[in-house]
Amino acid sequence: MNEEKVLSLIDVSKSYGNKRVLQGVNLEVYKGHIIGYIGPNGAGKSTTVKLMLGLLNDYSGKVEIFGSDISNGDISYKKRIGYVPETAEIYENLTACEYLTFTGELYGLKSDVAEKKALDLMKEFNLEASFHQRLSSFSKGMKQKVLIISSLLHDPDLLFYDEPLSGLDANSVIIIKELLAKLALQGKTIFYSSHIMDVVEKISNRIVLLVEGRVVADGTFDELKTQNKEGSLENIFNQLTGFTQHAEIAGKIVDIVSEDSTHE
Ligand SMILES: Nc1ncnc2c1ncn2[C@@H]1O[C@H](COP(=O)(O)OP(=O)(O)OP(=O)(O)O)[C@@H](O)[C@H]1O
Repeated sequence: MNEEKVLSLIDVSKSYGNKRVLQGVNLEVYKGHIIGYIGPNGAGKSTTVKLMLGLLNDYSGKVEIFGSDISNGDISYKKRIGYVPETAEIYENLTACEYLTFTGELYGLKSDVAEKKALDLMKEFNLEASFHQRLSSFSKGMKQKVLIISSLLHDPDLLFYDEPLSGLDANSVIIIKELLAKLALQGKTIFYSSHIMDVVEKISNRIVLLVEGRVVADGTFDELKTQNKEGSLENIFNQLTGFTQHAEIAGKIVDIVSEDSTHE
């Protein structure tokens, strides 16, 4: 294959205490691809992302990004990465302008360049009027847009998006989907982790399903569909995770909620 490998995980395992949360993960991701990284709660998706970002040490196996082992002490690869975390610690006391200029500078942009780019991007997200307001006054969706802007300011080559659509309205979701497709066409690589199956199904060139720290499926949506004889990614997910008790569990929850519900 002539495609340029942007990241690879080779037999990567990670434990927290006695608990092995990644169990020999192998993965190769190529330039310009959008990888949908899915799996049940607790499967190890965020752990994989944090590990690739160099936020977690103490793993076994090898992680290579842009052709270099990330454990070699050279952290310059981080300047080429944009990250939207699942849950972000955002500096609420800063204004959007201050926050974005600060993060842009951390990625090596000049202050005035970062500020101008931030304002231009805020305008496109219809947030111009809030540019000088504190983030503490922002709604959840507005904060999410700021996080997305901060992941893009330095024009990174590789994006790690962990549930990036959280809190976004339907119009903004469409913008982000289009944006990701355009960035991929430009040669950016996107590692996209989410529980919103219909979005993953539509935007990903390849889908990787992680269950209990192991890759149990890896292929295009069409390949997964052929292999599993299921219609939607949601159905494939249900089948491959072996989960069929939806109605039974929902029924039990209703029973528990209505138990002893006589009010004083
Ligand atoms: N700092 C930590 N200390 C101990 N255990 C952890 C820690 N972080 C994660 N875990 C455990 O590792 C496992 C994988 O967690 P992770 O956050 O990677 O899952 P996930 O696939 O991203 O889940 P979700 O879909 O719920 O976000 C879980 O069992 C979790 O309890």
